[in-house]
Amino acid sequence: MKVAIVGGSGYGGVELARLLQQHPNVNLTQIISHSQAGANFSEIYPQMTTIIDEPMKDLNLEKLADDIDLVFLATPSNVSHRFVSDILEANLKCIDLSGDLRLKDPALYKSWYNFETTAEAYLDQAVYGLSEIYQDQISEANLIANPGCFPTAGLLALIPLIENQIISTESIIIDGKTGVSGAGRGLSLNVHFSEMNENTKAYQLGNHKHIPEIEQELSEKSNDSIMVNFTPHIIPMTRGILMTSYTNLMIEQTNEQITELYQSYYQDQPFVRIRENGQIPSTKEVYGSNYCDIGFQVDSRTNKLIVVSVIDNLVKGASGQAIQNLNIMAGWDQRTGLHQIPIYP
Ligand SMILES: NC(=O)C1=CN([C@@H]2O[C@H](COP(=O)(O)OP(=O)(O)OC[C@H]3O[C@@H](n4cnc5c(N)ncnc54)[C@H](OP(=O)(O)O)[C@@H]3O)[C@@H](O)[C@H]2O)C=CC1
Ligand SMILES: CC(=O)N[C@@H](CCC(=O)OP(=O)(O)O)C(=O)O
Repeated sequence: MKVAIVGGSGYGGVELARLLQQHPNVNLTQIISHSQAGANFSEIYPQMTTIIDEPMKDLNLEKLADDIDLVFLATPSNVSHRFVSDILEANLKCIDLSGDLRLKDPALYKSWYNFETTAEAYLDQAVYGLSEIYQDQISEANLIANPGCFPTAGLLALIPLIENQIISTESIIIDGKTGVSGAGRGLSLNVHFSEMNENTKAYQLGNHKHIPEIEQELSEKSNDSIMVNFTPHIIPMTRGILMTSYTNLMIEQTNEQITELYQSYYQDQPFVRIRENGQIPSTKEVYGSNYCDIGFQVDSRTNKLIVVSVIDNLVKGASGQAIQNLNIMAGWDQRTGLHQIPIYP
């Protein structure tokens, strides 16, 4: 299959390029850049020297359609909703890494993303690309809304509990920690070395754009309309997301029962690993890989189930999951090209 990346000079783009180089069935034929077309990819990313030395191109959808089968959009929010109709009309399949197509209710874009969507007609068509949960729909799709990094880790931990009705749908509290690469390659005060080094910050309390995404997907799996409290924190590491979810048990459960529940839910899913015997995963244990690791503890004193889920934000949280979705769409084994073992230490 021939593919292109739009937004190739960003972190999601270079991670896609790295992973696609190791994919046996994919030919990455074009890397497209908005501001750096003409520059050699390996000049922007010297680690790609001798691996991808070609110049990045301008976006020309007509020419692109003759050359490729599928396009990855690794562009910031408020970009891809403007491209999507042209891409689909050109008969291209599309996997969008941004949030532009994830929310089903168009009104939510104004309130949470601060722009009006022009892709209202495509929001229903876009399949939410949480690979483990929507495999059947993904296999039939031509348009994928790849999930956000925090939602990927949070939803993989919470959906099995919601579907099995063992936790209350009220008072779900999620605490998220992210490395700075989650903010992309652009410079900003938030990720300035002296702001971030030896520092930790909570941000966007009650108004982070991943809240409606998490609520939409949890509500979809429940009979209730679910609201959550989610607070992200940025911490001084490059990659990684760690989500701690605090839930109220509706029926008494032991750690062994929860292990069984998760293991049975994810028994056919190679990228979700359930930790046993009270082991709690850390971000380095998935670094550079497409795994989501889940650990938990029943706190019988307070009747809570506390779940910790970790991913690499750039792999399972973005580019890795996008390739997993490509594999599912193409009917290949979902692990194709994604065999990276976590880098540790
Ligand atoms: N970083 C992460 O951990 C995650 C990111 N995502 C999402 O993936 C997408 C890419 O993120 P990331 O790579 O980190 O971001 P970056 O800021 O690193 O890269 C975004 C790229 O988009 C291109 N771009 C900017 N404006 C436009 C435009 N108007 N039209 C076309 N291209 C444009 C830029 O490249 P150029 O100017 O060269 O074209 C830029 O390099 C975002 O939507 C992000 O939210 C999702 C999950 C996790
Ligand atoms: C550290 C940092 O700023 N992280 C970003 C992660 C968002 C992201 O990349 O996800 P989307 O695809 O939904 O934009 C944030 O909190 O907005």
